[in-house]
Amino acid sequence: MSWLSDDDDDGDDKYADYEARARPNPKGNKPRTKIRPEHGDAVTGRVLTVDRGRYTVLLGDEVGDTVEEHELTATRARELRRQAIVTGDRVDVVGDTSGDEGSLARIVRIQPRTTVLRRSADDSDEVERIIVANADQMLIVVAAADPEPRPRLVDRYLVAAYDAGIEPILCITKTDLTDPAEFLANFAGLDLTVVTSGLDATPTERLRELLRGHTTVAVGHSGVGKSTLVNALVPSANRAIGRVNDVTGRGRHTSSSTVSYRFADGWIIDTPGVRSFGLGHVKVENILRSFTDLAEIAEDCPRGCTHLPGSPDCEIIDRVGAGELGDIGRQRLDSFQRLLASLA
Ligand SMILES: Nc1nc2c(ncn2[C@@H]2O[C@H](COP(=O)(O)OP(=O)(O)OP(=O)(O)O)[C@@H](O)[C@H]2O)c(=O)[nH]1
Ligand SMILES: [Zn+2]
Repeated sequence: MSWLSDDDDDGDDKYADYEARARPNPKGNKPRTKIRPEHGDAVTGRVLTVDRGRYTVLLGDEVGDTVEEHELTATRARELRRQAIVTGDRVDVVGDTSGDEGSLARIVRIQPRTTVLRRSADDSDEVERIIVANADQMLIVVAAADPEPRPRLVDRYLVAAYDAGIEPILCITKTDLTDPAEFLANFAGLDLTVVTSGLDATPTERLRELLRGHTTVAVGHSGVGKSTLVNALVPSANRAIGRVNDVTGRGRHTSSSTVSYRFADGWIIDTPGVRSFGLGHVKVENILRSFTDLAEIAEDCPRGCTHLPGSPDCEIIDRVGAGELGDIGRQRLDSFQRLLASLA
């Protein structure tokens, strides 16, 4: 049967995360999963990309410059059958780790993750998928025009980032087409780093500074110029630049796999298949945590306060409204409430 096989990854389900559903063992008998002893010979690497049950793993990175790094292809051990292994994961591999043509290693462990970027399948769906592990920054790419930027969409990316504890950076492309000032006014209340980019000026140096040493996941809707940007930063990435097909009306055929590229002593993770996030899993507390000034005041809110407009006795609304944090405070409250509204 297929579930006995090590490499029968299953299309859509490959991002499903079952870890959270592990149940306690009420009978106290032996756990069902047999943990193989140690795998003392395992080596650790980074998952660069995942494709139908095959993982491309880079060995030797971050080990020191005396170790030569190389890529290998791996499958996952049966005991990890029910866990998602995603781009950005640090994993322990055994078996043929030579990376030679035709060789296949085996992933036996996933190292603890620092962050997890998730999405619900959609807002009403409880099924969560992990998109990327261990990213500490999110580059939100949005065009100043063509396609017209939508603040609500950026709000959703921001919510996903804040929820995951990932620092967002906003990159506005196509500034040669129009001035993004009006659009940017939507985010004035956020402490958000903004970078602009146009055909005449790619902000390579600025991004090199911002991304140095970080693992940055790049997100954005189709056509915003994300591939153009990634190619400018990482010429070897060679991402296909899209053009809508006049006959079919659909975009070109793209790979949907999430891929890592080296940039500035760090990593850019491109997520071509990810256009939006279901936010069904997001917790208000996680969003609030990113607004430290508001979070402090919210400690005095009534239990269960939603902080949304009209919430009775909401301390944030009352005190920020009364000017406790000045004008910027009011802007921040607006932004915060707008982000919360995108969860509703
Ligand atoms: N005017 C202008 N056009 C741009 C800019 N950046 C990209 N484009 C164009 O916008 C179109 C879409 O660019 P892509 O880089 O494919 O966009 P993408 O976000 O990767 O879209 P997908 O590949 O569908 O995910 C292409 O025709 C690019 O040439 C820019 O800064 N200014
Ligand atoms: Zn409140």
